[in-house]
Amino acid sequence: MSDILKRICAVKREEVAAAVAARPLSVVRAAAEDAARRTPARDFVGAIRSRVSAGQPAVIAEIKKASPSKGVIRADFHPAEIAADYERNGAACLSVLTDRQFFQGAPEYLQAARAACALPALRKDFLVDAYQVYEARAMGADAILLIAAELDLPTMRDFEAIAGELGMGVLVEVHDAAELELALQLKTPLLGINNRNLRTFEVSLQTTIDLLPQIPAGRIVVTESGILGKADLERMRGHAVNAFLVGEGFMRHPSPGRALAELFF
Ligand SMILES: O=C(O)c1ccccc1NCC(=O)[C@H](O)[C@H](O)COP(=O)(O)O
Repeated sequence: MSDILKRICAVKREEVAAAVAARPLSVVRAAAEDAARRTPARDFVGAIRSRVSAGQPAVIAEIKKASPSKGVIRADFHPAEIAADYERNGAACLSVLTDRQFFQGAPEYLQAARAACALPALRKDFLVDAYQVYEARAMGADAILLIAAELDLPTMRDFEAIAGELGMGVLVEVHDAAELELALQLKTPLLGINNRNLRTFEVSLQTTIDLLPQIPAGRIVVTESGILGKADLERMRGHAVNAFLVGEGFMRHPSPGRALAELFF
């Protein structure tokens, strides 16, 4: 199986089967509902919307140690310190990789990062089963990612409904017009356009620009991947895109937060 996205999702199905055997759905669901009562989710959508409405950049700052396309990006990796650094330097939200096998992430990294700041945190992972939506809230996530390349519409609607019941936001991610058509049938205003083709790793910012004319008013476009320098930023702003998800460009810098401030403020 050469397609990396398919490989990741196949592993996710195995992980879910093992997780269900160790901790049944009823238990993880109760844990998620308990978390929703005791420590309600922070407002992920609101944090982005308020900045965009005020004409400010909304930056979802990613905490990512490694990736399939780049290998290890940051060996000296301390999620709590990085989260606090991002917050001090103006991030709107966090995106934290929780996948172990392909990104060297962990649920514990999300918990540590969220505990170190007041920012809402997205569970950045590959959701293929409702179990993982409950798991996300149980581990403390404030929002989930839905990747339209791998999910059909009824499944995305189901996951979005569960996220809503648990108070979490949803970022739906697309890479082409067919995926966009599906994503626009969800309720979430947050529409991520991934400039990286998750099957080939090719990155082109033109992906965002090409899809913009098909996006109705009222949606907030988040351009994702491959934002590395001022020229990238200006290109997006030239098309009125002012919400960004950035990982590598920050994580390679000694201070990821300073990298954020230097790029955006
Ligand atoms: O980053 C990868 O290599 C990758 C491979 C397969 C599936 C997903 C992948 N990345 C997830 C992301 O889209 C990025 O982590 C995110 O958009 C930030 O991108 P960047 O700023 O380029 O690190």
